[in-house]
Amino acid sequence: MTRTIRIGTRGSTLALAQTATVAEQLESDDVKVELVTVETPGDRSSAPIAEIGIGVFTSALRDALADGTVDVAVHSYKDLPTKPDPRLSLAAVPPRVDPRDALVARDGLTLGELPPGSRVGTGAPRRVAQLQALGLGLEIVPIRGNVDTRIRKVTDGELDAVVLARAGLARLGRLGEITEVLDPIQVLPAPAQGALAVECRVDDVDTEHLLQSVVDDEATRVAVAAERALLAALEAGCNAPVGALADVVEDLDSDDRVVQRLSLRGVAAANWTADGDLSGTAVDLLRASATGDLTEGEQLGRAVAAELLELGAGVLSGPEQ
Ligand SMILES: NCc1[nH]cc(CCC(=O)O)c1CC(=O)O
Repeated sequence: MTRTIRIGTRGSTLALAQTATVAEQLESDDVKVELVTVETPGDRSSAPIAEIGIGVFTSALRDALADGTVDVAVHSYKDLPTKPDPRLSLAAVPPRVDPRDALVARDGLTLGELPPGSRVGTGAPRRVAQLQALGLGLEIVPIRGNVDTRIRKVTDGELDAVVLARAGLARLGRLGEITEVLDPIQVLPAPAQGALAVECRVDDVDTEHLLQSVVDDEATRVAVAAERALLAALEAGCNAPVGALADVVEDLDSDDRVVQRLSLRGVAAANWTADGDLSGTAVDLLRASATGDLTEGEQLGRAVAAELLELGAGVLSGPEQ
């Protein structure tokens, strides 16, 4: 018997490309897939994210899922609020793509090659904080809009460079426009960057099982759980100046056997103000890291967050909390 699953997605080119990868995984002789586009306030408004609030890209989609308009919702995981939605189950996290940030600069330049005073566009406090902290004398210009709009500001000469998620460019087939992939030692990505979150209704066990068995990727789920636990423990949202990256690494146990472990690095700006404005201020970055058992991603996230809090990352509750 064939069943049809309606997948809800935002209508941006990026969201449609992301949702297509999940649709491909789901489709089979028994499962047909129908895409349903849901418009969100984040798509309609071009105001800064800090003003339109948390969940701007995700809550309309979640409502459409909860009320039965669609059966599955696909989100950019990093855009999801850390607070779980009791109506929904986060049934699957598909394999992640490269989570690093990328620079698209004029004339093929890298960050280090941009002269002081260069205008670099980004609206994310996490990127602003880490770019300022490099001490390159860059002028950070707040921008928003889709990938196309942002890159065009460089092509048009309005900006010298923009910083974007490499994942977004990869999904749009635009990797060729990257002039430097930023090393996580300099710029840590947002928690869960490059990962998708696939949700269904909490009582829809058939769909939940299907998503778990054909879409979910264990390694990604574990890494992202650690990064998101760090973010949640700092009581910070997707718009906070917090970066985190978990990697599966090889280590030796006490008998010198190779074992896989989870390594987590975190960064937070110490002096973030409630209005989220970091531009023009000297930024003090706090860093912490730890390695833990593969099965204990969430504990690892909380432990690294606790270290960041001890270092002074205690003022992170922003406007969206
Ligand atoms: N907040 C916007 C957003 N949400 C997800 C992505 C890209 C895909 C991803 O990081 O998973 C982007 C664009 C960007 O940060 O450049």
